[in-house]
Amino acid sequence: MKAAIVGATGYGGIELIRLLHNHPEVKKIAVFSSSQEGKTMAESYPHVSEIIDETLEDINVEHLKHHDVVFLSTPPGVSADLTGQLVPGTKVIDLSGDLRLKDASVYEKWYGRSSAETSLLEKAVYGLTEWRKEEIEKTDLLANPGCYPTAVLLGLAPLVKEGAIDANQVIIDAKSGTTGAGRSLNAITHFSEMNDNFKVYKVNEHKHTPEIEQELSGWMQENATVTFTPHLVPMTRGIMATMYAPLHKGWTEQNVKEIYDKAYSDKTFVRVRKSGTYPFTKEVYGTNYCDIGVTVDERTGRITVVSVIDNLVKGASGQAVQNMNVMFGLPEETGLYSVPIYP
Ligand SMILES: NC(=O)C1=CN([C@@H]2O[C@H](COP(=O)(O)OP(=O)(O)OC[C@H]3O[C@@H](n4cnc5c(N)ncnc54)[C@H](OP(=O)(O)O)[C@@H]3O)[C@@H](O)[C@H]2O)C=CC1
Ligand SMILES: CC(=O)N[C@@H](CCC(=O)OP(=O)(O)O)C(=O)O
Repeated sequence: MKAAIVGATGYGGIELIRLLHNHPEVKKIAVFSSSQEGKTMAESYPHVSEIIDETLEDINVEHLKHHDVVFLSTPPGVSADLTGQLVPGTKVIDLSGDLRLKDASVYEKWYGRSSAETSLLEKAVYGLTEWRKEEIEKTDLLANPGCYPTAVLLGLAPLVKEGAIDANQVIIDAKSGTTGAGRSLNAITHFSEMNDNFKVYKVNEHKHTPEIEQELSGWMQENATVTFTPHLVPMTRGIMATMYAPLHKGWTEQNVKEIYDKAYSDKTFVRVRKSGTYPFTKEVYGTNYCDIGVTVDERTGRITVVSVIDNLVKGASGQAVQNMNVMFGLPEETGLYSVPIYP
């Protein structure tokens, strides 16, 4: 397979290069840039010197079409424009939020910009791989989920789908490492602001709120609204989403455990911890795993779900490669097996 990456100089892009370079079916990786045409990847990222020789090319739709799959790892607004020129004909995986929200007015409200064309929104499959495999197999346009929604939705899916909780009652408290904000420097993430600090941001205003609500609403078959509070913590990679909700009557730690096992025992990349044990971000570092810990407080009747991912892997490029595998009829784990880097 020949793969193209637009936005290769960003963090999502360089992580795609790392994963695709190790993928047994990918024989060529072409890299595209809107600002660094003619430079080598090693000029931006010396750690790939003598491993990745590719030179960055100007973004040219005709050239992109010569690849079996095009990854768009670009800021909002870019893929809405490019995708329409590539599909049908070329398989496209969009890592941005441009095609995730099916209601254009919701996108416009939360992203503050015009949405992609309705025909593209209708065509794009929301690629939460573990729950959308049959649709992903058939599509040539994939909207890769956001990092926070990946951790949150994988953590909540068994409970919402089995009717153990009302998604409207869910409170999501999530923390991310700074690579979630991309490579560009800004005052929020620079060292002096971030080191020795723990920041809350975009309370009730984060663009991942409608994405989470869209998927929960589909599972509940009624509109769901959630409280979602993101935080930035001084670490490079990783997301921990801690979710709280009251359990419906009759649900116990035992039958909750059973629905998680039923949902995920055959899913390679979701690991459910033993009762009373919880995952840490470092335990998935550099891998496509989502690790989940669940506990029920019998005093309050509330459940606590802890879900961790590496934002750049399962939260972005790893899930994108997992989706590529499914779109091309390969085992979804192809090229993605690895042991977390620990400590
Ligand atoms: N970082 C993360 O954890 C996650 C990121 N995402 C999403 O993935 C996408 C990429 O994120 P990330 O890699 O972190 O961001 P970065 O800021 O690190 O990289 C984005 C890249 O996009 C390219 N770019 C900028 N403007 C344009 C343009 N007008 N046309 C084409 N390319 C452009 C830039 O490369 P150049 O100047 O060389 O063209 C840049 O390197 C974003 O939509 C992000 O929201 C999704 C999930 C998680
Ligand atoms: C730590 C941090 O800043 N994270 C980013 C999430 C990045 C992301 O996944 O955004 P997309 O939905 O565009 O893909 C944020 O909160 O905006």
